[in-house]
Amino acid sequence: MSSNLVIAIAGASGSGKSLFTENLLKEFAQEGKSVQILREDHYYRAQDHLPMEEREKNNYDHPRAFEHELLVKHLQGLKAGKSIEYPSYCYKTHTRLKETETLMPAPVIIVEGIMLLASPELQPLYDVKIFVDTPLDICLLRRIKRDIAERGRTLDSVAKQYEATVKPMYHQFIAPSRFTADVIITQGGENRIALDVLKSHIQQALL
Ligand SMILES: Nc1ncnc2c1ncn2[C@@H]1O[C@H](COP(=O)(O)OP(=O)(O)O)[C@@H](O)[C@H]1O
Ligand SMILES: Nc1ccn([C@@H]2O[C@H](COP(=O)(O)O)[C@@H](O)[C@H]2O)c(=O)n1
Repeated sequence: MSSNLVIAIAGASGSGKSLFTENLLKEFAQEGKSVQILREDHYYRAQDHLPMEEREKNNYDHPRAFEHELLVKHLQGLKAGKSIEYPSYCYKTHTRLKETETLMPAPVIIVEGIMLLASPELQPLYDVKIFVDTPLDICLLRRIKRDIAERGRTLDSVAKQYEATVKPMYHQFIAPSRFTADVIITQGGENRIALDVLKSHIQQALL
């Protein structure tokens, strides 16, 4: 089977991209439609060669932090009907895990991540470009809670990283990429109308 619709969902860290993606997936699952999800975070570069102190200081909010070459290859492969070996990533050790997961092509591919609209090499692969637009103070509050609960961080480390890289890189790369989007989603992952509009667009496109 060859895939025929690639949807990119971008936005700040903590904007609700993952939640929006999960909710969209649920809509399709209810109708028995097959969707494949790729997360840009899984394409963060492996850093096994670096000591932990170096990894902790890295700028993870720059497009070069990602192995976009591999993501391009994977999207092209899925679009051509081929399976891919999807990498896994660990935020606690800041590097790739050994395991990969075999992902099969599907009629709809959703790819989700902070730099997806800021990276020109990826743009030609998308059919629909979405930007989840959430005020930065809300994103930060969500990130603090999530990173402490799930990503092995402390309040101090989240605050330092936010000042040093997350916020400045948001203004340099992510905010300007908003203007390349086809659709801007406000109110994050639970925006019912946005979910319905998108679902209907995708259904039409797949007829
Ligand atoms: N509308 C919302 N209301 C409350 N919490 C939310 C909302 N959207 C996202 N969250 C929570 O905020 C955190 C970050 O959201 P997430 O979807 O992971 O953001 P992103 O993928 O953009 O970084 C998660 O813990 C998520 O459950
Ligand atoms: N080792 C890492 C890798 C990434 N990050 C942060 O993750 C953010 C992107 O993921 P979201 O799910 O929040 O969109 C990004 O802002 C990086 O700063 C990290 O802290 N450590």
